[in-house]
Amino acid sequence: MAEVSARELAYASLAAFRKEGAWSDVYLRKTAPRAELSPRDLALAAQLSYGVLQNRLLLDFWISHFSSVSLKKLEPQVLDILRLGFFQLAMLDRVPQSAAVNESVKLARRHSNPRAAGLVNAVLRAAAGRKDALPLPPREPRETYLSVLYSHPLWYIREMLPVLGPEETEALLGADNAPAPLWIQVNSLKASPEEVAARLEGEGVSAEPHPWLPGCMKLSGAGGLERLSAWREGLFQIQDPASRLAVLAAAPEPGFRVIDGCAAPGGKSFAAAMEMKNRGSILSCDIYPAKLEAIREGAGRLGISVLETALLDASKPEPSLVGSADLVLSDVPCSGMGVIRKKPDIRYKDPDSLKTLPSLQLAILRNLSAYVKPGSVLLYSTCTLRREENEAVVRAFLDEAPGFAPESFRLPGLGEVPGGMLTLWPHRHGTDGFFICRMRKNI
Ligand SMILES: C[S@@+](CC[C@H](N)C(=O)[O-])C[C@H]1O[C@@H](n2cnc3c(N)ncnc32)[C@H](O)[C@@H]1O
Repeated sequence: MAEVSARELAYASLAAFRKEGAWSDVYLRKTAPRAELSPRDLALAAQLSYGVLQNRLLLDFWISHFSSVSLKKLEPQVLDILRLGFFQLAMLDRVPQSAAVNESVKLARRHSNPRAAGLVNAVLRAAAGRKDALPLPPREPRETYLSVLYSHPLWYIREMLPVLGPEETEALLGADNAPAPLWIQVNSLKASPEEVAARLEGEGVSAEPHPWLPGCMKLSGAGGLERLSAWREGLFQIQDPASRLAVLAAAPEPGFRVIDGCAAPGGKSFAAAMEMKNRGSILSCDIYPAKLEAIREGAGRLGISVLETALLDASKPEPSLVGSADLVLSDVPCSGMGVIRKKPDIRYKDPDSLKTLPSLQLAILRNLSAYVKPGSVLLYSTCTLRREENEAVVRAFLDEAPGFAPESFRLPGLGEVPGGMLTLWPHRHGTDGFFICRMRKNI
């Protein structure tokens, strides 16, 4: 795919998402090196494809307002091209309106036919120049209004409204659509935050300390990490504050035997190794061999020597591990609805496909709980805000496992968390959406 344009690459990533459900970030990362685009064009391609996914329902609302052909009757590729065009017209300042229209027409000629190109031209021209006067969805019913304005599925809004109320739900949806900062955690085994900040500044990257989480910094201007010597030398790992807080809630100590049941790509295992000062042992498990390889690579880069990997299904018993760990991490597979700001396409998952998650999560938690030594700690965590994957799973587990009880913990910036359960919210805490429950096994 030599010398394609930014728009062509953005279109290809949307088409891949439409046809194969390919995640936009994965597709762009895989395809970008072959596309031979300048960094500036690559950034535009990412902005276009992320922007369209992030705003798809609102873009569709505008398209149906201006198009004489209904959304359902538009060819899927023409619909994607119109979405790209509207995103540029309505939401990007740096693209001239004429370029947004003309480039979309060219895309339509290449991927459809002259009639479709005519339609794209007519629809986008009708909207061009009206950036600040585009229609908004009707304010009632509120759930539909929020769904269209913030491009989140109705089923999710219906789940969140009773939990958060209308104002906070709107704040959450807004936070989901805001750019996600790039947070790193300094590898305390190798360097101090000051040393890492100085190394990064020397390579043209600004590193701003997190307001309340020690060792955490926000990077700007990082570009590809591989080019940074501080990255190659393992002086830091990419990690959202929420993931670090989950590990701090688990409170691993030097000398602990830790089992991380769902460990890939390894972020929490690595953070645990840092808290343990690289003393003790960590068994990092996953069901995908390739993911275990990535964990070993990461541990090597970070200079972690206490970590071993094991190919294990966390929902199936492994007798040799029973009663063996001072700490078990159960960071289960989940819907990922807490990380929408990083992966905008997550919101379009088929809700039916999420129905089996709570039973899998419970099976994993139940099985991993057997590996906890009497008197030791079990941590359950997810990167979702859905109660049925969070509190409901933990309650079901505690109902059947009276030997475990939730336990309060303390966190930097947040203080005491009574009751042992914490939900982190993008709009309240500025973190990924996350759920943490710390439990202790009776002696
Ligand atoms: C939320 S991710 C874990 C993130 C990781 N703890 C971290 O901090 O980097 C969930 C992981 O569980 C793995 N997984 C899914 N089903 C599993 C199972 N039955 N047993 C073990 N691992 C599983 C997935 O491959 C995925 O890597």
